[in-house]
Amino acid sequence: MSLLEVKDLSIHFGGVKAVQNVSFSIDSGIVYSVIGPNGAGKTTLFNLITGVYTPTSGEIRLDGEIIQGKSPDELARRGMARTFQNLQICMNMSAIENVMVGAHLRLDRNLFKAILRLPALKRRDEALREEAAGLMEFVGLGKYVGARPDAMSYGALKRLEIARALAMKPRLIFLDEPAAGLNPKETQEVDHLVRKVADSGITVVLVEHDMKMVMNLSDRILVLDYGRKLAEGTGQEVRGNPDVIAAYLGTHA
Ligand SMILES: Nc1ncnc2c1ncn2[C@@H]1O[C@H](COP(=O)(O)OP(=O)(O)OP(=O)(O)O)[C@@H](O)[C@H]1O
Repeated sequence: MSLLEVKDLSIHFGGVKAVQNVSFSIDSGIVYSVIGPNGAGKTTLFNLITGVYTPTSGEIRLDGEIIQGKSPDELARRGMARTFQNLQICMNMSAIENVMVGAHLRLDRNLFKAILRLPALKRRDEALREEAAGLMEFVGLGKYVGARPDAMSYGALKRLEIARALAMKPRLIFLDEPAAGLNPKETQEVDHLVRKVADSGITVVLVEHDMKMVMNLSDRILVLDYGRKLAEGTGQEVRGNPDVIAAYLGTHA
């Protein structure tokens, strides 16, 4: 059984069919990329799978169990974490506290109950701080453990977001354009980090425009165009597909 199965998934926003009858499945342990021209439906697909949107029709299964309609929090607790196309870093908190938010999201089913147990919470916070520092080290931000986000480069903040998602201890991580806006050196650092995340056993789902990175990292690639599945396969299969070439060169109607 695949880790994630998507069947005939559609969502319509008024007249806009952002995702239309898309089906695919993702096996555990792979890097699976979703590519396509601007407006193809990639982020919408992420939003559907991670519970931000409820589909108009279709089915999403995690470990065989239907998950569409469940909240993002519930899905996070079931092992799905994500990063966003636009940075979602809280500038009022230190870098490490941003990472700790990920762990809190994992643990706090009942925040009120947690507040009543303040001493235990404090001990837990110390443990989480240590765990978060380890994750910052893992993403190459060890020297920023005591820093504030406004002292960090954009590239470092993109990796901080990945550390926060990892603090949720996911089985499946969704990365929405982790290399967008990065220079070539920063892009390479993210490329290495995604490989490291995948090697640690976490299944990676990637939306990315940087084709070198996509081809380098992906075990399988889904190509969307106008909300529809245009092709799916290995990098080599997808690259040689005439429909994909036409979509990217804009030669189709
Ligand atoms: N909440 C919404 N309401 C109305 N239309 C939407 C909404 N979200 C997305 N769309 C539309 O759905 C289509 C797909 O958008 P989406 O952002 O998923 O594309 P994308 O492939 O992620 O694009 P990009 O590469 O530019 O990020 C677009 O036509 C977009 O305008």
